Amino acid sequence: MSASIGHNPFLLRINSTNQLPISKLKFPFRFSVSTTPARNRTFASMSYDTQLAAAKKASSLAARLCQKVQKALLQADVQSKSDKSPVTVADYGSQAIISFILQKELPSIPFSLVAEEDSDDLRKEESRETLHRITELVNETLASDGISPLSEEQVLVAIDKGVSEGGPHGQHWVLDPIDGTKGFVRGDQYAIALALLDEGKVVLGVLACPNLPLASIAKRDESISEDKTGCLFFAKLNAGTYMQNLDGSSPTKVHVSDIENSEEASFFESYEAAHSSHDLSSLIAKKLGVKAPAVRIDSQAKYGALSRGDGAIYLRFPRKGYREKIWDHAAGYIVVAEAGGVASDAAGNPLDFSKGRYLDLDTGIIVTNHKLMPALLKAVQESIKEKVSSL
Ligand SMILES: Nc1ncnc2c1ncn2[C@@H]1O[C@H](COP(=O)(O)O)[C@@H](O)[C@H]1OP(=O)(O)O
Ligand SMILES: [Mg+2]
Ligand SMILES: [Mg+2]
Ligand SMILES: [Mg+2]
Repeated sequence: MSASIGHNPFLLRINSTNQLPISKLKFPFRFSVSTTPARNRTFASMSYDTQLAAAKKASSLAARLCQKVQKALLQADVQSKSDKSPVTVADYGSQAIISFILQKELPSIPFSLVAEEDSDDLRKEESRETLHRITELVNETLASDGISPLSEEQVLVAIDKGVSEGGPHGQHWVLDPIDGTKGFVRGDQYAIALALLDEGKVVLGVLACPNLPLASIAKRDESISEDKTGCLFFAKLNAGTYMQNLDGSSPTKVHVSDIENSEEASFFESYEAAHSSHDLSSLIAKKLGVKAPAVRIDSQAKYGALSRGDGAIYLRFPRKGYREKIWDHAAGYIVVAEAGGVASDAAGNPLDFSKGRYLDLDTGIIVTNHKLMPALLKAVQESIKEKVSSL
């Protein structure tokens, strides 16, 4: 980006160091023109409306593909990656669709995507059938929106755009095409999680949660199974968090729980004990006097549910040595933050998405509202100390 010219009030300040003459901004880069002196404005004043609309469209289409696959999930749709995690045609299909739609909708903006999947396994001879199936699924989904079909090579290229390393400069999309693969395969919760980083900060996020009930899951009667499901959460920096029906109803603003008394709080954690220590979270809950049992669900759907106050706390403590990836938290993080919540690591440090594909963390991730955070942090730190000394 070209830097220029002193304190011209008609410069748009796009971050703390770069200034761009308005005439050099390419369409459809939207922003609100202001006569505020450039030095008083930040990149946060850009609207990101075009990017948000593209992200919502891409995620909704990907969700359509995922829903179709989950319904028809057969053993043959599950492949084993070298790390042995189950990867389905839906992970690849979702990533291909989102990568393709973002580039199509935002042709004038340089495209960088940090995403979970790559096509290495898919390019192998033994994956021909799988690639064929993915391309078919992608094209059926695109056709439902009147978009022309892609070739198998175009699908592979779209998937491989996700190799970006992200980092502290410029704009990078961050994508988990299916977050909570285990939940997806089980027929439970999963999310399509897409966020945008600008100069290392998350500036927008979209979470599509096809199996999450539109109504609160707080005190749900499990026997009522006809709850309407399919939520799309979206958030933009300084503009709040909204939720709409995945099918496209008008959005409503959401807010995190305002509970101040931790005894009344309920908390979310991973369904899979292998992803987050249930022992540690129950010790923390005991210290806080939490009465309700843990709500265990897969994926960043937990962030979505937290953003609308279904529960007040999210605890995540992966086993030692596990490195959290930015696509597992970026969208969920802004959805909760813009709904009035706060996320940190177990030492109370804010989450830093500017370090590349991984988050650098102390022990775990905790999320709650601002009022509960001090007590939660204290309980977390005491519990970790007790656990370590009892080993
Ligand atoms: N051993 C692990 N520990 C913690 N998280 C993991 C582990 N293996 C995979 N994950 C990732 O954790 C997230 C699921 O966590 P949750 O338990 O909250 O559903 C997913 O992003 C999943 O990746 P994936 O996107 O491949 O499903
Ligand atoms: Mg994930
Ligand atoms: Mg995933
Ligand atoms: Mg995975």
